[in-house]
Amino acid sequence: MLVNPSHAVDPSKERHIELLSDPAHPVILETHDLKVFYGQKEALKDADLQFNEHEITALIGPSGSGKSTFLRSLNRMNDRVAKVTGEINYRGIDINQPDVDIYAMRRQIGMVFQRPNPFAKSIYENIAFALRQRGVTNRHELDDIVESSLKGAALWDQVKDDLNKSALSLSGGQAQRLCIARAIAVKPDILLLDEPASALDPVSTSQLENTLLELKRDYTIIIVTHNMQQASRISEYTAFFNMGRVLEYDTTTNIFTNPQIQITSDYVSGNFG
Ligand SMILES: Nc1ncnc2c1ncn2[C@@H]1O[C@H](COP(=O)(O)OP(=O)(O)OP(=O)(O)O)[C@@H](O)[C@H]1O
Repeated sequence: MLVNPSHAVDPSKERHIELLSDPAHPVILETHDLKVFYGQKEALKDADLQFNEHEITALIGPSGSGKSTFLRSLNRMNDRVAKVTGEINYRGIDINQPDVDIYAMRRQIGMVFQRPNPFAKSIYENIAFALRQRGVTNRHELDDIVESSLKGAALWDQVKDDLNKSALSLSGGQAQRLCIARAIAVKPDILLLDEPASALDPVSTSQLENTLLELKRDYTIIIVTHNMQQASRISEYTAFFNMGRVLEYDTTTNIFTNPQIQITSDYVSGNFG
């Protein structure tokens, strides 16, 4: 457990670990001094985080603490509404530079939102549409990718006979898994998920969590969640946000069983926030 004091405003109040170099799970994405301003308001302050390949990291913290702001900055979703400064290094390239091709970058760093947002098209077209836009036109290839994406999102068995049905007929949990299928169809490296289970019932939530645990074999996953059990069930690492700062970052086990900062302890035990 190492403290990274370089950017700490108050070292007694922040604690970050540096991920150990692990050839099986190298760092794929890291932020340095990431700040986000909405007008004058600094909603994210000097966030320094690292994410390992093929692991799940949970972002937790009270409402308004900056989790979504951080997550959305990782694939430049805040560009139009905020000023984002600092580095976002993706495989060694700072993707927070003006000359970065945002659409190409988002093929590598995909996002799934809080509310399932399938298009008003068939289940098949929800996936094929994005692929066609990216130049895949061969019907067999489209069929294959639609099938493998739906399998990857653990939805294939439920919809394989209904691919031409409207995606709007799916349940909330199925629709969210369709959105995950749509995101993975273009084979991103990293999946960003912003409270993907907040609108789901416990059964759908459990299915979604199992899907994420399967997906981490192929993808690096960063997930915002308010559900502490969910964070502890699925993530290897957890970052605790409060008032725009990452106050503590460690293995999920340490964050939940041995937090070093009182406010983290209060939060994960439900006494605050
Ligand atoms: N588009 C925006 N314009 C102005 N302020 C914003 C915008 N989005 C977020 N904020 C503000 O930035 C701060 C951080 O918000 P953010 O949504 O990142 O928090 P959060 O931790 O994800 O909250 P929640 O758990 O409620 O989703 C809040 O004070 C919020 O009001």
